[in-house]
Amino acid sequence: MSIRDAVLANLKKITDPLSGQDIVAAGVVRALNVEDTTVRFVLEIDPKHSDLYTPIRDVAEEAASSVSGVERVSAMLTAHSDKAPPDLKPKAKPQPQGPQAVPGVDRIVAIASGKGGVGKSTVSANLACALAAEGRRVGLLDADVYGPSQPRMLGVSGRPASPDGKTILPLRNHGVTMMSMGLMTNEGQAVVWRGPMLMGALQQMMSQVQWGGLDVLIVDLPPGTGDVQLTLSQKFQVDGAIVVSTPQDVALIDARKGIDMFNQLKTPILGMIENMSTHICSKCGHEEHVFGHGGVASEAAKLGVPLLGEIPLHLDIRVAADGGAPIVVSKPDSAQAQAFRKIARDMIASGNA
Ligand SMILES: Nc1ncnc2c1ncn2[C@@H]1O[C@H](COP(=O)(O)OP(=O)(O)OP(=O)(O)O)[C@@H](O)[C@H]1O
Repeated sequence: MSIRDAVLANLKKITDPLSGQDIVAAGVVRALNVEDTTVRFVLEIDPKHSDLYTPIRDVAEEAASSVSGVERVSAMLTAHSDKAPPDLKPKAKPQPQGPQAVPGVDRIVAIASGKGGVGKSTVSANLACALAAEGRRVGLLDADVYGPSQPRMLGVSGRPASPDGKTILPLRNHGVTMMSMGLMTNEGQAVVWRGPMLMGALQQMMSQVQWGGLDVLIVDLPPGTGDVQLTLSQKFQVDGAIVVSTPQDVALIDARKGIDMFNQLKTPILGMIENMSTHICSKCGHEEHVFGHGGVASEAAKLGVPLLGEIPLHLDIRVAADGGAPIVVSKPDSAQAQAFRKIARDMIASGNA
């Protein structure tokens, strides 16, 4: 038997005056240490009962000394503390709470509108293609789960692949890397997206899609001021938002709400775009102000945000969008395409794309 075991066996013969158990089982004997012929241990006790334990310590010292081979014994009474011992386990790193950057993506620009149907997706698709035509590395995330339109506008079909079940391979056309949240559901399946699902899906799109190196990721938001807008701005570093509106009062009222939301979220507003500004007859070129004209310019001035451009209402823009090659791609020299290309060039010049 080792000296240590022999000492322990002897200590077990001593009764703890408080619990009635032996002092080893009661947890009074601590830090038993044997070094050559020297034995050290501690009797950890409640300081209130130190009188009771002083004789116990003497008895314990005796008991240890009686083991053959032991020459010196040191037994100390120490007070135990009621405090829990410090937790020395390494703690999990705190999760970053603030907005995060997406690896490889230099900038995120959100395209928003207060009202539906004002041409936000058309503007997003054309801006993305125009930026690609200027040589920028562009991604386009269609975050409009209720009415995803980018696959059709960019002329891509098929479903995104996920070779490893973790990352998602985006689709690509006209120089634009594209992913649509609508492609995560089965085609033709109506989905009721609840807030948490939306947030999860958006985070998945941002972090699991292999965007590759991008100068700018354009996010085509759903209309309004809902969960997707909030999640995007709160979880990711959005460098700027562009609010698209038609010149009509109703659209402008909603656009104002959108700008208000971005201000509250501290997302910089790059400016407003007036879409369907002037109707240009595709036959005779006659100009008509179907929804009024200049409403967005005056609203932008009122709100103190720049007017980035005015896009005419033109049949070619709709036909091109429906045909899978936005006007910037299908008729790059047209006045309509040039209106988009100017906005794109200005964004690059100001460092926003
Ligand atoms: N400047 C334009 N000239 C002609 N047609 C346009 C123009 N802008 C958009 N459209 C057409 O208007 C329709 C609605 O546009 P779009 O889908 O881009 O709007 P949206 O604001 O994204 O709508 P939603 O709220 O449904 O997402 C489309 O058919 C599109 O082709």
